[in-house]
Amino acid sequence: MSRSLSRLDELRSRLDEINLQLLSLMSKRGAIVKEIGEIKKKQGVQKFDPVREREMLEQLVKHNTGPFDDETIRHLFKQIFKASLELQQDDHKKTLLVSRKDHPQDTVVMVGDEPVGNHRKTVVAGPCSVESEEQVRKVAESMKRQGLRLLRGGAFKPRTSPYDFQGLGEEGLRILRRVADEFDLKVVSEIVNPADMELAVKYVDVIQIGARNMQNFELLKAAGSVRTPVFLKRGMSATVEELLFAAEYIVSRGNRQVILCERGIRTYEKWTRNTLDISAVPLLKQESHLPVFVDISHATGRRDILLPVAKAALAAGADGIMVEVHPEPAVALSDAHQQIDIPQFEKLISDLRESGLLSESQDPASVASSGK
Ligand SMILES: C=C(O[C@@H]1C=C(C(=O)O)C=C[C@H]1O)C(=O)O
Repeated sequence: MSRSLSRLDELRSRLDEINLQLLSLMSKRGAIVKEIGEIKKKQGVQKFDPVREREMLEQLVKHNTGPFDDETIRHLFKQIFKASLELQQDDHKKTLLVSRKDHPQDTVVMVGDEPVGNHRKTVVAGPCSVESEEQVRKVAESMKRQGLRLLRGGAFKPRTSPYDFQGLGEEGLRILRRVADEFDLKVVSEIVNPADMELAVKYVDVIQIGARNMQNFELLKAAGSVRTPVFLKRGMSATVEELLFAAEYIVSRGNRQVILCERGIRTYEKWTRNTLDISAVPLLKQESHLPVFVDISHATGRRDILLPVAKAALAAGADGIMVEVHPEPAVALSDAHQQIDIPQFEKLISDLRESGLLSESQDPASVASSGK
């Protein structure tokens, strides 16, 4: 008994030694692979070399005397090659301008005199589409009463069907601007065409890039070339990393004023329009210094769960929420099912304020005049 125990100990200590030798050999191998990577970088050749990998595997199998079978040897060495290749790739995260690594403090995006970000909790609200001045004014009046300042409205609508309402275009932007100026609000509106960027910045305070355009790289570049803040929504099938790369397109062109927005992703679930990826919020906050919002209307596509979803978003660390509000949702020209009316909107905001997740007012003037 004790003899076999000591034999076991002896064998295990030999394995410990071999592990260390393997580790040391792996480290030596890794250092060589990295040097090869540098040479390839200078020569501008591809890092992955499948022919070389196949030749090495053939050589190894030829020398294999067991006890591992050839397949196992192939598998183990393929893992080593894969890990080696990763050593040759650049660590993009480290160098991304949107990353927190070199920029630990939160970016505060200035929308005119309105700061967004750094956990201030901002609400962006307004109709899905601009339909008339009267419609926008009703929402704006309510926002003013509640001390909310960022008015949204779609003028250019990227609709799934070409037969659906496509928006009022420039006239929609004009309406938004007039109403916003009347109530001292800021305009957030989607732009879909890179050629419209110059026109847009005459009317809007924040350029929205919608989910369907998150990887429209020409649009991202155009948004990067202006100095108006950008509200960038996550594509419905985009990963968190792809959203950050999309933001990098804008920031790397010199426009550092970017707000990220999680708006739900496409899954098999049918009871919501999209599935809110709540973990994207803390992930984005962790990875990036940019403000992070949640569009609770698109994430759910329904009114009855907006409050708990908004609470979840704010509790998870979102810097704000976006919500679609229409004076008469039933007759809305787009997204009739998900927009809330003005009493529902005011109830949502007051419930959020009561919960302590949303601060009282974004508008110093409204706090002073309300006297409450
Ligand atoms: C190290 C190289 O780069 C990569 C890594 C390999 C490895 O780990 O052995 C082999 C081929 C390439 O995919 C190389 O080309 O030699």
